[in-house]
Amino acid sequence: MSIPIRIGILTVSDRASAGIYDDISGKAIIETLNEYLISTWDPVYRLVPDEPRQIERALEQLVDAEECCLVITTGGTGPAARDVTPEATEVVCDRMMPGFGELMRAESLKYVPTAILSRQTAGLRGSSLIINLPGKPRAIRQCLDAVFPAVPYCIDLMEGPYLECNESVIKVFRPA
Ligand SMILES: Nc1ncnc2c1ncn2[C@@H]1O[C@H](COP(=O)(O)OP(=O)(O)OP(=O)(O)O)[C@@H](O)[C@H]1O
Ligand SMILES: Nc1nc2c(c(=O)[nH]1)N[C@H]1C(S)=C(S)[C@@H](COP(=O)(O)O)O[C@H]1N2
Repeated sequence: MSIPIRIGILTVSDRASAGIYDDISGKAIIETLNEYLISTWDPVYRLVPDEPRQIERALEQLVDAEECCLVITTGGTGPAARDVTPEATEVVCDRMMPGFGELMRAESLKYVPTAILSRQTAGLRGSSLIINLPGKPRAIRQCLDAVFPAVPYCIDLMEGPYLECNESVIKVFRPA
């Protein structure tokens, strides 16, 4: 029997979690993954304020209890005092994957000179991959288009579920 594909979406935003604005960025992650993935998958959604313990707890639950092979966060990666998503990610991860942040910042620079203000990173907790995206709705697609080609193979290497993607939308790479 194939492993079910569960993907966590964690929005970190004081205002979206207080209902001051709609969480457009979390929805954009789900829409983007729906476009990328041919495989059937279940989104597991969480919305928390920029509070370190709440971010850590949500990440732990998404990986350990909800068994998500991939968790994508949005928000809280900048230099403002309450931006602590990368730190919370490091706390819950066993090993970091610095290439993701490097590539997303480099690609984002093609769109905005403020791309370097994001401290976004990625890491591994058990056999799950956690990736940080900035909070701005338009950053979601810009960043995911850059790094997603390497995500299915990363999950293969951790013996997670096989992510089949729509080649006309995103060209994933699995070395022979
Ligand atoms: N989840 C979201 N949905 C819609 N718009 C968002 C979201 N997160 C951020 N934004 C928009 O992007 C801007 C910058 O995002 P950033 O994450 O820096 O927000 P912020 O100033 O930390 O505030 P907050 O934590 O309350 O979202 C916000 O002012 C808002 O307009
Ligand atoms: N692709 C992309 N990356 C981006 C941006 C963007 O609009 N598009 N905004 C930048 C800005 S203005 C900030 S402050 C940082 C951090 O955003 P965050 O605190 O919402 O995570 O992400 C940066 N990275």
